[in-house]
Amino acid sequence: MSEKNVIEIKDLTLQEISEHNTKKDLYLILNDKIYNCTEFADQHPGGEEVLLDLAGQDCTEAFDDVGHSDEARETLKEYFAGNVKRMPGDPEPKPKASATDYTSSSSSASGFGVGLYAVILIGGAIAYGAYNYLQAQQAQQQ
Ligand code: HEM
Repeated sequence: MSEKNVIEIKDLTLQEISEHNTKKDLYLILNDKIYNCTEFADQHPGGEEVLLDLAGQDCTEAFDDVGHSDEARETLKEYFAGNVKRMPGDPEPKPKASATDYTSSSSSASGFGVGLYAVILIGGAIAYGAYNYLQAQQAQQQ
């Protein structure tokens, strides 16, 4: 009776997870990990409806958008049920809200990096052309 519900840890594909989408069998994906929230749903302070809406799906964005507390993140650990088995052709995992910031800043940084390379390459090509041109002019003068 007092024993805690033991969750079986098992890696599943997105397809398999999507089948756990009912009140009696409710899996959620967060940061590429599977959480069995069947027992937790009716204790969720945000209500079970929101969890049911996202049952069997990736709720990383929704979870981050709410700005859940560290305590909520701790709670998650209790319901860990495995990792997502990525199959070829599966959509990319949703980025964490905090990671998104890095991605957007690093992508703009990498954009700048590409631009910088282009400037160096074009600049080099112009300098090379000018050098050849001057060489040819000098050869003509001699
Ligand atoms: C297994 C995953 C989840 C866990 C463990 C969890 C846990 C919690 C906890 C502990 C709170 C209380 C406030 C806090 O400590 O941050 C909370 C609030 C809330 N949660 Fe979740 N949550 C989960 C998933 C979700 C998802 C997917 C949504 C979808 C939108 C959601 C929406 C909310 C909302 C709206 C509140 C605010 C309730 C209020 O302040 O009235 N939660 N959740």
